Amino acid sequence: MSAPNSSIGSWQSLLSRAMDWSSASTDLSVINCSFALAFCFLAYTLSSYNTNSKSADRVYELPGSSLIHAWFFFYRRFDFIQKKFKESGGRPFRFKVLQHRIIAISGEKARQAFFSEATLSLSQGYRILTGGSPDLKDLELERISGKDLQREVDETFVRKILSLVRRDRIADTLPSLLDDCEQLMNNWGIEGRLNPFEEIYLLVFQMTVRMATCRELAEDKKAFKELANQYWIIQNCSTPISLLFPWFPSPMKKRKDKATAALYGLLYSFVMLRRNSPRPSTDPIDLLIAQGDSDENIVGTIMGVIFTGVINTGIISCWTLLYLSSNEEWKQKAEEEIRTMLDNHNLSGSAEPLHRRLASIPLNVWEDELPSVDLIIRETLRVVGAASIIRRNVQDEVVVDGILIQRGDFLTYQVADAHMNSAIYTDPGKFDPSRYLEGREEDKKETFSFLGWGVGRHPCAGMRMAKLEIKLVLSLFLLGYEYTLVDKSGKFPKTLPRPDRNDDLHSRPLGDPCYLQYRKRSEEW
Ligand code: HEM
Repeated sequence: MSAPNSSIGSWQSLLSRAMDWSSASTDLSVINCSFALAFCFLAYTLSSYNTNSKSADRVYELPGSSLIHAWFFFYRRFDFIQKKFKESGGRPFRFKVLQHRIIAISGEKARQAFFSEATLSLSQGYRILTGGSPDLKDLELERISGKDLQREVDETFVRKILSLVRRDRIADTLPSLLDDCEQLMNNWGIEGRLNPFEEIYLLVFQMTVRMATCRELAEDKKAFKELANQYWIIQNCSTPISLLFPWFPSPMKKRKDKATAALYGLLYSFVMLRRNSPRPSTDPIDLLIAQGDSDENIVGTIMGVIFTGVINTGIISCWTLLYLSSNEEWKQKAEEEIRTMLDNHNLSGSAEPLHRRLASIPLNVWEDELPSVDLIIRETLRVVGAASIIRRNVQDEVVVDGILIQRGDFLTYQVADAHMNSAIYTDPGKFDPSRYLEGREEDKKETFSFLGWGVGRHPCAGMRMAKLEIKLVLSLFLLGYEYTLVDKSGKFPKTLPRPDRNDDLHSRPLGDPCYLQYRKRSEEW
């Protein structure tokens, strides 16, 4: 996801946190450690220059300090991986991030194995990106217990997510999602300028809270604001230092711990509220209570959905609007398609406001009758999604594309290797949804050429919910407003926005911020 500094990229860090929380191992515990220890650790890592450069296999060993590699891996991962592939002449390469060994791979065969191999763990992989610092001891524990504990945690978490985003649940919640968006959009007034990475995110945040918690929280403006505040503090405190040295008691780390505790406490209070309610509802918290989950696990699952959902769906919603703002042909197609859907299926009277008319359209119509919008979302995912996906070998040695991967090793695959590959996609940097149409079908050229929703063993569990949310935002915005892309001086920008591939969390545009200048349309049509 930051999946793709990109959506998959952001997704990585968020899902990982979700996994931690879902297994009730929140990062609330502050590890007490002295500066002396920090210096010892630093000295150790600085001294660990790679000594294994005479490897017999075809993997290039990166020369240099593991601390420097670690720094660039956390700080500018996209550039680091790209640059090192150039240095290795396109060969897979190996380096260390502190005590962990990471192997970067590329190409179709490697990609196929990476996404299909059962011994490569997704959640163990992502933990390294969020300061979870997985330890070989974790793997030993699993071996001793005789079963694959990590996979059990993963599967339980995915099952819980799937139970929350069931088709019937989404269909029932659809009108409330549109009401939520309408309320927030009313604050925009008749015309103005908005930063999509703030205002559109907020719409997605509100919808995600509705989909993952309960009516009381989704409709409590004060609690919602508090939730959003703490969430952003946690996100903004995830600096390379805090990820590299998660035990280091920096001010950022303390802020993050405080915000995590506050977020946890807030969600916990709503779990209690629902648990003590005499009348169970069909809201997600009640659903999890009915499944017999402990309070801690319920909070963990909710945090998982919020952290996984908001960033990725937010990023893709923003970029879809940005790309359409400079592509009149596809903007028109999307508008016409949504309007036709509205004309054909709107059950409520035409005097109703737009969001009510959209709310009366059945879920299957949203899913099946917007083919151009589907292509637009797919192309946005491809262009924005370029970050590195991580796995860890949690079982015995395994061979991936001819490379021996030891137990405990990490593997990384950069999504750009497929999404920005000119042998697969013509002019890959160009936003062009028609590349998927019959006759071209560029995404079918190689195995797993399109990775936007995950492939192989770990397809995205929240895709249905995410796609619908993006379509709701697009419909409300395209039909409700006229809009143009502007820079801070109010003019159409000289260069079109491009995602910052090293902004793992948000995929914001490179350079100056850009805005959407909007004017509300009359609802007469
Ligand atoms: C536009 C929004 C989203 C995008 C682009 C996206 C993308 C992805 C990708 C690329 C993967 C595979 C990652 C890998 O192979 O390492 C994935 C997996 C996953 N996603 Fe999403 N995702 C989105 C929204 C969501 C939402 C809203 C949820 C939760 C409700 C969610 C839950 C998950 C889970 C649980 C997995 C792991 C599945 C497994 O391990 O089997 N995603 N997603």
